[in-house]
Amino acid sequence: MISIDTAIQLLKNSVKPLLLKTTKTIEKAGGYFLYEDLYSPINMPPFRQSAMDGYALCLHDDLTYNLIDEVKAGDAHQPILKKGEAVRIFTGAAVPNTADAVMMQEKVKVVDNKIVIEHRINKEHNIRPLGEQVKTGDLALKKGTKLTPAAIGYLSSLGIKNVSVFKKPSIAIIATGNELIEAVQDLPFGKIYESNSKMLLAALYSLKFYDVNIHKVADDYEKTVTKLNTVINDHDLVLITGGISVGDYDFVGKALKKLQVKEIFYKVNQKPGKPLFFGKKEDTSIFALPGNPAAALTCFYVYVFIALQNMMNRDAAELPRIKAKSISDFNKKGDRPQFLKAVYNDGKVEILEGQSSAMQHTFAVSNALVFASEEVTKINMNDTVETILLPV
Ligand SMILES: Nc1nc2c(c(=O)[nH]1)N[C@H]1C(S)=C(S)[C@@H](COP(=O)(O)OP(=O)(O)OC[C@H]3O[C@@H](n4cnc5c(N)ncnc54)[C@H](O)[C@@H]3O)O[C@H]1N2
Ligand code: MOO
Repeated sequence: MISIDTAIQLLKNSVKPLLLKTTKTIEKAGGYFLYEDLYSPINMPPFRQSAMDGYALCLHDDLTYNLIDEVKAGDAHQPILKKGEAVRIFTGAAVPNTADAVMMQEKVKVVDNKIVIEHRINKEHNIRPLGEQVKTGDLALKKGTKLTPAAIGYLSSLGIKNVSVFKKPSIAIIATGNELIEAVQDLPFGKIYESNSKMLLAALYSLKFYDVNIHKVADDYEKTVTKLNTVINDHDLVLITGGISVGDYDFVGKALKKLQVKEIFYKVNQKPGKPLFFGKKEDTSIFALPGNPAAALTCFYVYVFIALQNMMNRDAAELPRIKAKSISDFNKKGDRPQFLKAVYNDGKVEILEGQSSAMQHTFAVSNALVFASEEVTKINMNDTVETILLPV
């Protein structure tokens, strides 16, 4: 059995960036990373733009100006101003070439067709210069930039409709187990509703990985081999749940061996998630997550998250870990390092009751995992604890 740190290091060393290109429409490009440098096709702003509702002035020494015209946002109209003349103007409108500055209307008195400004202003005051944000042909965003909502807005403002981005991995989830049925049926004795695939799908979607297929397979060696073989060949990342422990009907390990999946590690000294397996077949990364739901999800956040980030060529791969003050007492059972379901708020963290790896309710109300290392036997109220913030 290896340590958590060794497992994470092995994982980081074995999952390589996909570095494949795909094209997305700007509406669907959120969460992707730019595949190449992107240059601006236009100046932004594309014309000298008023930053205020007010008056564009052709400056002179006096505070009084003759009002000669009006320019609204969207107008192509460019009145010609002489010294001492002003035009009414609005935020976002094109400032006439012959205007030097814009005075906001709160600082202007209008008297008939004249205006009096409160004080003198400098040239270009309240005018956004042509190409202030970016100029035609200049670098708009560089390769690798994450397309956040702000980046999508920025690129859209430049008229960019399609972008080349790094392809995200195609992912398969395989739920194994004879006991699993769909919720469309009444629950026969001995069966349970299958939930891990939906849980992992939700976790992937929340991280903006949408290319996901779900498969189910019974506890049967031949069927497991056949299913894993096709799924591994067709995907970049495979997440299997269940069937990886030592029971007579746990066939995942045997099937992976038969398919010559290279074991990178199996069994990690941790709770939950001890029987975690990670392996590779050519470029495909394969996790066999323990079937217990809380173990599967903990392993997703601690390990699969890193693999996903590596595939997307991100370096700062792990979830944020912070120090927080415990507001609960907790007696740790056993000597395995433990990830404890917890609620974090404003520097304080509450470790919840019900830490068994089958306890889904506890996880359902958690937003953090407290890490208790091997040496810790008890966490007391007010102790400082290492807390992993979950992306929920
Ligand atoms: N003799 C031993 N038994 C077990 C050990 C051990 O070291 N020696 N380890 C235990 C630990 S720790 C874990 S974790 C589990 C992992 O077992 P598997 O990965 O083989 O998972 P299963 O046995 O198939 O399932 C475990 C549990 O989870 C439920 N499950 C499975 N899949 C789903 C699903 N898709 N949706 C909802 N629930 C699911 C399943 O019904 C079981 O209750 O092994 C221990 N045993
Ligand atoms: O590793 Mo298991 O997840 O403790 O139940």
